[in-house]
Amino acid sequence: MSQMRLVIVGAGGRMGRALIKAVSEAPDLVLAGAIEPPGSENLGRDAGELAGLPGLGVEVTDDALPVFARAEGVIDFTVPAASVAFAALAAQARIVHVIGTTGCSPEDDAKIEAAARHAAIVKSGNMSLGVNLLAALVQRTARTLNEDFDIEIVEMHHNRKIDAPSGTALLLGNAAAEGRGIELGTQGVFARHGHTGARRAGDIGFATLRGGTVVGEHNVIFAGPGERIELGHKAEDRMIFARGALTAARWARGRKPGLYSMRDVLDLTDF
Ligand SMILES: NC(=O)C1=CN([C@@H]2O[C@H](COP(=O)(O)OP(=O)(O)OC[C@H]3O[C@@H](n4cnc5c(N)ncnc54)[C@H](OP(=O)(O)O)[C@@H]3O)[C@@H](O)[C@H]2O)C=CC1
Ligand SMILES: O=C(O)C1=N[C@H](C(=O)O)C[C@H](O)C1
Repeated sequence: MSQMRLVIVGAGGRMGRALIKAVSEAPDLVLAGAIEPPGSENLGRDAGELAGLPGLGVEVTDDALPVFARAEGVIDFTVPAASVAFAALAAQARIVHVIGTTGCSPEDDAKIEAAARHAAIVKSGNMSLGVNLLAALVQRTARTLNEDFDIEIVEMHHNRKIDAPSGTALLLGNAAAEGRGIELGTQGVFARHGHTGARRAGDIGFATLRGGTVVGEHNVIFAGPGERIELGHKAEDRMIFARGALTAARWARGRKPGLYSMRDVLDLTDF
């Protein structure tokens, strides 16, 4: 099979640079374009040099559509408004779209779902094998433990992160809710302050920490009467997300249009 031609959008970001490196290390993939927003200081630079590598002969541009037209997939770790716009363009070009962007609103997700009628989209709040395995374990644990076990999710990230709770915390919260047969929308508690009253049985609580250069840490606590189970994950290097995103792109190549998750890619749905 020929090399898969991939475009990296948000090429100058923390994840964009990791993705350029990951593509350059993969013999079955080739960088077909690198996109940054209008006004970015990175426009016109070589994508390889942007990622601290030798030149790759790919110039960073803000003109996505002609680049998408010559590619088979786009990898997108940007911001919600950009991911919604790129989903429409990728659908128009009928190419694979891998979305790692977090903080999407229900309205953003509805637009991405509409785009998935025309192209294969893989979207996940975390592209790592470890977190997706953790989500399956959390779902299974929540299915076994009843409401005597309070579920709390604690996450910590670097001080540049702009959304909370993290996409991963929400992914894990949804896995716990699914295991327990409840809705996160009605039973998620995202902040506590002041005289909150006692904890409501069955709720799923979230706590968000921000500081330093932490890549990403998540802990799911099942606190029961006299015992506590903790399931967690520590990301040490952004390359785990980048390599996961490339695995998703390969998996989605030639697949029929639809909205897929990383648990589909990793075959972790039937746990
Ligand atoms: N699912 C997963 O496994 C992971 C998800 N993430 C998520 O990925 C996202 C990005 O994270 P991170 O790399 O740390 O963030 P950064 O802020 O470092 O990078 C975002 C990049 O997107 C660019 N961008 C913004 N708007 C556009 C646009 N319209 N067109 C092209 N590029 C655009 C930014 O450019 P500029 O700075 O010029 O605005 C920037 O280069 C976040 O939502 C984060 O939560 C992160 C890691 C793993
Ligand atoms: O912004 C980040 O850095 C990360 N974002 C994702 C999230 O919101 O969960 C994934 C990872 O934890 C890093």
